[in-house]
Amino acid sequence: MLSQISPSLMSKISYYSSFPSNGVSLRQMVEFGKNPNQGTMLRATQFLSDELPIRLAKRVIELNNLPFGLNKMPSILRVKHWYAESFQELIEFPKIEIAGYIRDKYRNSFMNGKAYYTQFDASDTQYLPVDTGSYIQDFTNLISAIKRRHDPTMISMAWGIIEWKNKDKDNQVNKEIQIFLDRFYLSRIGIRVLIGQQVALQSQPPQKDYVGIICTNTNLGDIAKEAAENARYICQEHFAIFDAPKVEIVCPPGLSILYLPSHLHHMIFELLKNSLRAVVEFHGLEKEEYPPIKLIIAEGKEDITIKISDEGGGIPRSGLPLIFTYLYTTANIQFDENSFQFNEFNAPMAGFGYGLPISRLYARYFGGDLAVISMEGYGTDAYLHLSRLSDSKEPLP
Ligand SMILES: Nc1ncnc2c1ncn2[C@@H]1O[C@H](COP(=O)(O)OP(=O)(O)OP(=O)(O)O)[C@@H](O)[C@H]1O
Repeated sequence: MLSQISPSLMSKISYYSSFPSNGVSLRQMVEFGKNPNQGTMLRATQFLSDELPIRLAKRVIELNNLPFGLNKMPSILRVKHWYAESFQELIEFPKIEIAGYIRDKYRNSFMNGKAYYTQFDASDTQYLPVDTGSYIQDFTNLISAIKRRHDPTMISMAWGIIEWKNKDKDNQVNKEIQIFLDRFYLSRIGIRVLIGQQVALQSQPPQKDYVGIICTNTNLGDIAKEAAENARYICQEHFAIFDAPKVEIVCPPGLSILYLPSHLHHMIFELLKNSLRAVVEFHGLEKEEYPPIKLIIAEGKEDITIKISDEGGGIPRSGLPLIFTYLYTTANIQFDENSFQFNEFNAPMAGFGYGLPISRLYARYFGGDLAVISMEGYGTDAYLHLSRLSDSKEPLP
């Protein structure tokens, strides 16, 4: 990992950060990835090698400018260095400069399977044809490694904020920090979708109904069922109860949508985890049978809406403005840094305070939204809206 960001790297970062990002829509990704031949994959590679450094650079600048001393927290510095390092690797990756041709020095290094860090010097003017297949593969390997590097970003950022809150009791996640985190995580979702899509198109054999990581026929009932099973299992383990509240699913048969199944699963799973926890805590551990959670999926022309209703006692009105705040939780769990080693798609029952805000970002990323309405003393309804049109471009910070 970079121990510090050199002034020359920082000036490149700030130069790149001044360019606008280019958003893509779900439909564009599907159209583009339908026929992943070498020509399209090369164009995707070129798009990503222009686009990813801009997105990463913007985040480094924002992390640098975080207020109230947050930018000095070790875990946040660590994240900033990951971003800077990935940025550096991407801009050092050689570009195909004239259709199909690359500068010879780079070509030699990549033909030897070595890293691409050779600096171009003025005498090096010869261009040679490039082996497009290995070029695309090497770029895909690079971004795949970058994605892995950033796996613990969410955990590290959250831990950084906890460090900062513990430093001074007046340090609280205010609106400014909340807006920063929303932008930061939204951008992260976008970067990971773009990388995930390229890696899947390049390395996975074609699979029915799939274009990369996007499923053109995501069956909502099936995903809801799987998320319910997973959430109930975690609930049973966590509360050591024999039978978690049931989840009754009502879904028009065969209803499917163009979507990312992993995102959909994540959102429904998080909402169900909240409902299950509320029901068990509200009715007590000794209860033989709990009121079921109802998950209703409705199909409209614009949206598909998933409503999750529980009888878990609801949320007091004073608490409602807080539930989408990062690190706001009513779960009473003490964390140390080791507790933060879990994978973001494998969260514990509760306690991180990230479930709702991150799920809302996942929904918004593809033009949807998430709203929560509570009846204190009775229960909570969560409405997850998914846009059917798939044309909305990524909302880019
Ligand atoms: N269905 C619900 N019924 C009652 N309270 C809820 C419900 N959903 C959310 N809440 C409240 O909102 C808070 C924040 O929820 P959120 O999902 O963001 O975090 P969490 O569940 O506490 O932790 P995690 O990051 O593990 O999801 C919860 O701690 C809980 O107090």
